[in-house]
Amino acid sequence: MHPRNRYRNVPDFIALAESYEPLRPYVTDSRIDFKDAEAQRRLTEAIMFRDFGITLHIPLNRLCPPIPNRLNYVLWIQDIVHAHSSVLKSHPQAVRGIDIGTGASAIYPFLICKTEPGWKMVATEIDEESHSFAQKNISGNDMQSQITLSKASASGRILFPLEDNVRFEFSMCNPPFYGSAQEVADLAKEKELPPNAICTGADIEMIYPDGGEAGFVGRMVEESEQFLTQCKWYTSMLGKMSSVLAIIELLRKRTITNYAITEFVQGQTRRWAVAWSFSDTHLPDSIARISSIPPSHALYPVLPPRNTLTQPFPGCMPARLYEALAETLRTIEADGVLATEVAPRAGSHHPSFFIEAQANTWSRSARRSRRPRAEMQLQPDSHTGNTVASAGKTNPSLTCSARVIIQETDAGSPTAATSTCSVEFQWIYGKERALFESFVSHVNRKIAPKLK
Ligand SMILES: C[S@@+](CC[C@H](N)C(=O)[O-])C[C@H]1O[C@@H](n2cnc3c(N)ncnc32)[C@H](O)[C@@H]1O
Repeated sequence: MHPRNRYRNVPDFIALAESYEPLRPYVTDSRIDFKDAEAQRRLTEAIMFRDFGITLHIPLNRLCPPIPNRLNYVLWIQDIVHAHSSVLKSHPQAVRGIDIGTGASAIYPFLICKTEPGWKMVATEIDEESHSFAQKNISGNDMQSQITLSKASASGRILFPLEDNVRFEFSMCNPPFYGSAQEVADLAKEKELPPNAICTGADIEMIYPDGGEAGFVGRMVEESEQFLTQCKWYTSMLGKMSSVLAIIELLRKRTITNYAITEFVQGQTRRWAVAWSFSDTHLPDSIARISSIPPSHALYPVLPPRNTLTQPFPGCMPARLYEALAETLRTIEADGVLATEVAPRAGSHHPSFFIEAQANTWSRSARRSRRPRAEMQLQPDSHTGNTVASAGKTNPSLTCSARVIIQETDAGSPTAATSTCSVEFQWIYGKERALFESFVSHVNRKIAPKLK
């Protein structure tokens, strides 16, 4: 479960029923019968009412969204949008997102808009009945100023809200899972169905005949190539690991290399989400890669390349490493790289550095052909809002951050846990991975002698 998910522990159903009277008949001995479709609905409604101030009506013949599971995806979207806010001076404002196939409950737009009051959502839905319920739920809660509902059509694009030429920070989707009714029946036999899917989901919610969820998301990948950076991060939830593999294969085939994979584990249920972008903004590994899987795992080979590079300096004290890093960056600064200190992040004692470079000025060949520093000017960067050393262009070629971190390492015995100081570099922006990697190895090479 996402570390910020407030439903990590099973809720106290009695307390919940006290704040939402319609749940009371379904709580027996502090428990709820999750096989009872009515009980599920009252539970979801109770959580939305008590914790988000939303009065929801979920029809019996449509999916009932379990809130802890839906919240996992919402929290990951927040992570993506806020990924670099601790070091960037400019923060995304008036964030707009799209929810594809919002369902009768419009659950994602509600969770997003209640946890991020400044954000706006466009929700789409193809099914008449779900659309009508979603509209009633949105207007019944007076959320029309934050959530706009649009009717999708089978002949139109899935990502049709992008046709309006409006920029979006993200799109999200919980697609129809299966390719056919036969697949639903087969997987039910193998007990691989996500809980509750078979009992209340209508065919339109569960089945996409053109290849199930992998087909649906594959179509979004193809459509996204027409809209490119008009949406910064395209994302989707996936219910089957084979679909994750298929989508990553498709992204790679289409040379979409900026992508992310995450995993949501909720009791017995395991789900995944993928994100891809045509922008040059890069996500930290903590958001873009599943950290808990070993190299033998089927998804390990398809995880995106690392955007967070960590260089350990064993035996070094944090203050000393920080001084060595600061001194190294000051020296490189003389070469036209701008490093600014930013306040320490939560849990960290030393400031981070926000680094911008217009070009590679640190490699040996660059030094030989270096232009006089007078040619470099400081300009505000249109992408980050920060100031950048520039030779006439606006966007830096490389934006990254660096900070000293302390990692706990377990040397094998429970009593022998030690800590190692490392420098962590985070690639934030840039087209060329090689430029980031070259900068990181240059800084690491310069730090080492300073520690002797
Ligand atoms: C698995 S349900 C997800 C519902 C809701 N978002 C949730 O997470 O509970 C998939 C939804 O996508 C809708 N849908 C299917 N094809 C669609 C399309 N082309 N455009 C928009 N919605 C679509 C279905 O009607 C259904 O409501």
